Amino acid sequence: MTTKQILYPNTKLWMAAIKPPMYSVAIMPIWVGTAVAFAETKNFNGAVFSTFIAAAILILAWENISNDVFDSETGIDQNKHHSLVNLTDNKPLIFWIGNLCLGLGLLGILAIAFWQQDLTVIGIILLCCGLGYMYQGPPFRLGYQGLGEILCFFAFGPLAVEAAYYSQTQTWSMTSLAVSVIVGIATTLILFCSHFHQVKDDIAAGKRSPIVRLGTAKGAQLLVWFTASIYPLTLLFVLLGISPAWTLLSWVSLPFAVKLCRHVQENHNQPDKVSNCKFIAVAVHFWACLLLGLGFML
Ligand SMILES: C/C(=C\COP(=O)(O)OP(=O)(O)O)CCC[C@H](C)CCC[C@H](C)CCCC(C)C
Ligand SMILES: O=C(O)C1=CC(=O)c2ccccc2C1=O
Repeated sequence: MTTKQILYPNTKLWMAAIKPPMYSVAIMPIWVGTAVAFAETKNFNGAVFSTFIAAAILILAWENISNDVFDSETGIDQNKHHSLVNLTDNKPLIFWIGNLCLGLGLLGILAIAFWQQDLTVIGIILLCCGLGYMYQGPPFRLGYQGLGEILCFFAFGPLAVEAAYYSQTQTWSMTSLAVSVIVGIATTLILFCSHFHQVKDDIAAGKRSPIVRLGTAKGAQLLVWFTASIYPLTLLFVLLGISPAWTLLSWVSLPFAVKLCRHVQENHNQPDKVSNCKFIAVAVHFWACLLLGLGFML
């Protein structure tokens, strides 16, 4: 065996464990909240924006790293070769790296609170972290009851977008609350998609994910409705005068949405084939949210 043959599968496993594309999920609510704030006030604080983005990435890193730690305790990740705990065989190290990310992320948010002399943003982000913990940590493990999608919607939608808006303006806005629903749905699609290929392992570990509860065929149908809901919602907000017409640019993500729905409809019960669907959902989320925010900036 050559060095390349030995290292390559390992590199692939590490990339799957770190999931770089997933971090756009942390960036988009901050981007959209900040874009709405700019559209309404014409003010932009670059230091607050960049600190918030870095902190959000670190907090999401904590969520993912601690997910591997907590899942190693329930046995659900037994066959997940790209679990950080399985890769390193060192649970305490992974646990403390996760906590370090959380600490650094919260420090960034604390800096924003200090600059603003206002605890609102740190309060909201602590609530998000609480939801993130309840998703996977003992004794709650609400994700195992199929409640993760609700937590995900509120954390990445209304809470994160409003926190970003507030970090720029120190006020609230109905517009940012309305568009946060779109960001929340787009993010929740990713979590929903992540369950299709894991039904067997989830059932074995007693995890009742929405796909375990509904079955893969019904899950695939529901996915179509949720994915499709983003586009009329964007149009509705434009027609109601809540969002500028440029936000319809987010419809450019439609080909990815069609690809996602077709792919899941055709392969919902074939774990090997459907396993990449969450990354198609990441593309839907990325383009829909990027262009939604841009629509407010133009
Ligand atoms: C870790 C998450 C999903 C992975 O779940 P699962 O166990 O099915 O994955 P594996 O199969 O890979 O093991 C995401 C969970 C999201 C959670 C419901 C809410 C997280 C809140 C964040 C901490 C909030 C961050 C907000 C930020 C923008 C400031
Ligand atoms: O690994 C995953 O499946 C996910 C990781 C993650 O950070 C995230 C964040 C928001 C929504 C979904 C997901 C995942 O599915």
